Amino acid sequence: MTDRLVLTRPDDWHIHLRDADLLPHTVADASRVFARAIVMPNLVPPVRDGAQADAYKARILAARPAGNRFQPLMVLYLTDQTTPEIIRSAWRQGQAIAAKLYPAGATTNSQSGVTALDNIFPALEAMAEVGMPLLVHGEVTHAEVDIFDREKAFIDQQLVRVVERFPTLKVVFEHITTADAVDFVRSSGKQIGATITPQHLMYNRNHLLVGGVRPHFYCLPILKRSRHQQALRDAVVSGSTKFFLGTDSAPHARHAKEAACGCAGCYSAHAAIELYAEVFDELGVLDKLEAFASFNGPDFYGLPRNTDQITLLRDGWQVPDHLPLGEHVVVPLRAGETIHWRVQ
Ligand SMILES: NC(=O)N[C@@H](CC(=O)O)C(=O)O
Ligand SMILES: [Zn+2]
Ligand SMILES: [Zn+2]
Repeated sequence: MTDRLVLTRPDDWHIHLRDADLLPHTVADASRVFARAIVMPNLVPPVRDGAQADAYKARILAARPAGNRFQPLMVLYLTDQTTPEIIRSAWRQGQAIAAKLYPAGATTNSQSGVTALDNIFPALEAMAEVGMPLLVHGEVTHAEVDIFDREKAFIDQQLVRVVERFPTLKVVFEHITTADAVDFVRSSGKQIGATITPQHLMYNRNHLLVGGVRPHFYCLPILKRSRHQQALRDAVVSGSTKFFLGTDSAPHARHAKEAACGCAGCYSAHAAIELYAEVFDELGVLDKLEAFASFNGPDFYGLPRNTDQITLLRDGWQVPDHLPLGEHVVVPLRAGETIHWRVQ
């Protein structure tokens, strides 16, 4: 049994750091282990151009603990108004390394998102030209589509069209949750990758709903049935280089989650690599964690791999019931429970 695991330092290819007085908490947690993170742009108002990305990046850098060298990788939020020039200019100046498609109304702070795919075709064309990856929250928003079917419907109605129309565009299918998404990614060309969260590897919809509703397991895309959870676990076991670490750590204050209409998002940055280590350990593939966490992401984005290392030890520790979050608190994933791996 391996009790000590040395890994090339990992990165998080999908995180929400929020803003203002939340940054000291979220940035401290993310930068504890990760060298870099793809920072989601769904602020209010969203990060729509290079100048806004630069300003947000400066706020994140200012929130780093003293001496920490964490690098936020900035992302533009696509809207119906995103022009090719916004894309080209942000790319040229190194202000953003990707742009994110939020279908309007799909998730937290997606009100300003895209209302019809065709509206961003000029932007996508510019992205394909310069080589900027498209990141997608892959769920349709039509009221008549069941929430558990929204990811599959997105593949069939939207993603297939994007990939056909822009065959050279790099696409990251973010936080995939279904066997359908795994199949789509595996059967696509090498320009299509996907992030997988710890919660979608650890849980299925029974964890969310059996014996009482657990608001801290509510995220979007919603946890699916166990067959889909199993498909995600099989995907990481397969060792396919198309899948990589993206926590989707997305803090909401406790009162906003434990409410009559609770917000979507799980907070995992306090223990992200440790949670993945537990899952890979359980699956008997600890030897595949390094590629998933530290190689596949930078290779997909065309960025250098990190060169220093972290050490994980098989050693239990208890997650606090809650953590500070600005003026409020957040209930982290596995609150009050024991996690069996820790970072040395
Ligand atoms: N995943 C979530 O449930 N929530 C995210 C938004 C997102 O990634 O879709 C958030 O910003 O809170
Ligand atoms: Zn999302
Ligand atoms: Zn997210």
